[in-house]
Amino acid sequence: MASSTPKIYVAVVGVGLVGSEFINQLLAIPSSSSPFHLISLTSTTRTVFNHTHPISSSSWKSELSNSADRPDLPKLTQQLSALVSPTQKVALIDNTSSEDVAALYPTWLNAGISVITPNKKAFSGDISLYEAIVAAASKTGGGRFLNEATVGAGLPIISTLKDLVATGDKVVKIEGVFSGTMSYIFNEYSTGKPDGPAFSSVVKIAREKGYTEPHPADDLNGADVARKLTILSRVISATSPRLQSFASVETTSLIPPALENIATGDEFIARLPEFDDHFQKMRAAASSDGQVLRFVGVVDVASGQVRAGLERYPTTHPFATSLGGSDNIIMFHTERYGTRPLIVQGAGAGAAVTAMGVLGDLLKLT
Ligand SMILES: NC(=O)C1=CN([C@@H]2O[C@H](COP(=O)(O)OP(=O)(O)OC[C@H]3O[C@@H](n4cnc5c(N)ncnc54)[C@H](OP(=O)(O)O)[C@@H]3O)[C@@H](O)[C@H]2O)C=CC1
Ligand SMILES: N[C@@H](CC=O)C(=O)O
Ligand code: NA
Repeated sequence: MASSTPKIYVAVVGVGLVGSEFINQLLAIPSSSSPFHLISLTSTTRTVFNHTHPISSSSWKSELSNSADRPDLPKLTQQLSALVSPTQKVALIDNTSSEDVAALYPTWLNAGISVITPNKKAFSGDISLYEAIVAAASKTGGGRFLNEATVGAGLPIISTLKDLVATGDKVVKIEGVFSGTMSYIFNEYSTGKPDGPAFSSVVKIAREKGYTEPHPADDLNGADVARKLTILSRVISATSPRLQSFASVETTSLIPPALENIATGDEFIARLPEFDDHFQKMRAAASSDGQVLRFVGVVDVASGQVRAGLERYPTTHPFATSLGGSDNIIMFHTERYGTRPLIVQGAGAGAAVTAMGVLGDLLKLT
């Protein structure tokens, strides 16, 4: 980076698992060579803003927790907008899963502030918000919108699909394992044997490893995969009439009705053991047929079908033999990749690989 080029001002909203790891990865870049100044942090209870004395690696947590200032996103919007100029770039990193924060993206983008996020709500929600974001990000002087980490964490899923579409390839079908949580759960739980660890114990570990959504129900009810499929569908066809929102995805929930409206993730995990027998029966039935259970998603462009659900595969299938940990495996079937699909595989959840995807997007601004 030329020394005369001003450093990019970075503001972070959300300092949870991914947010904290992102900050640590950002601040691990030596300040002498870093193209970024971290000038603001916002949690649900505190905020700091200081563009003259950027936040440093050793102090960020105490600086935030010791701040007397309460979060005020409208004020932050004014502060960041005032810094934007033809020579000064500003980026806001949304590391929350908040719909309220996502609703502010068009405001920030129209002010010339770039928005980078792993938050899936905006690009999978109401088509009006999606279109407002696309319009704001495409106008002259608008900020850039980058969301690679919304699908497959740091895996190059969205960038690969964008390149396929932009170079004129025709997508026929996208299929695979899109949830790191569900991949881990079924890689561990359904191995082809008729028994093994209790379902609830595997879900608990997935949460402890940081794979799940803030509320694990959003993984187990298929909503997280449905959101990802909607995001990909909209890359293929910007305002697909078939996909007004992720709610139109055919989704099979794994959540027993009695657990559908549990308020907190802790309560949900505490009650899940009540249904271990239910899941044991599913595992044993698949095993007796020489099969394993895998939670998969499909975008079938020809039929317009988009669905997320639990499927059975032979123990010899790649989904049974080649996945481990929180692996995602995404298969792009296109005209150019017709006989043999383009496949992207790797960890699809976890703080480090997600934060990498967010920081990788931020580096695209340099
Ligand atoms: N974990 C993973 O592997 C992946 C996660 N993602 C996405 O990354 C995002 C963050 O996930 P993760 O870090 O795991 O979740 P966490 O729950 O650990 O972090 C979310 C943070 O956002 C904070 N927050 C919520 N609303 C606001 C707000 N209005 N202002 C400021 N802070 C707010 C929460 O604060 P509080 O705790 O006080 O509510 C929490 O600290 C989600 O959108 C998730 O879908 C994407 C890919 C992979
Ligand atoms: N909870 C999600 C996080 C990444 O998108 C998953 O398990 O894939
Ligand atoms: Na990705």
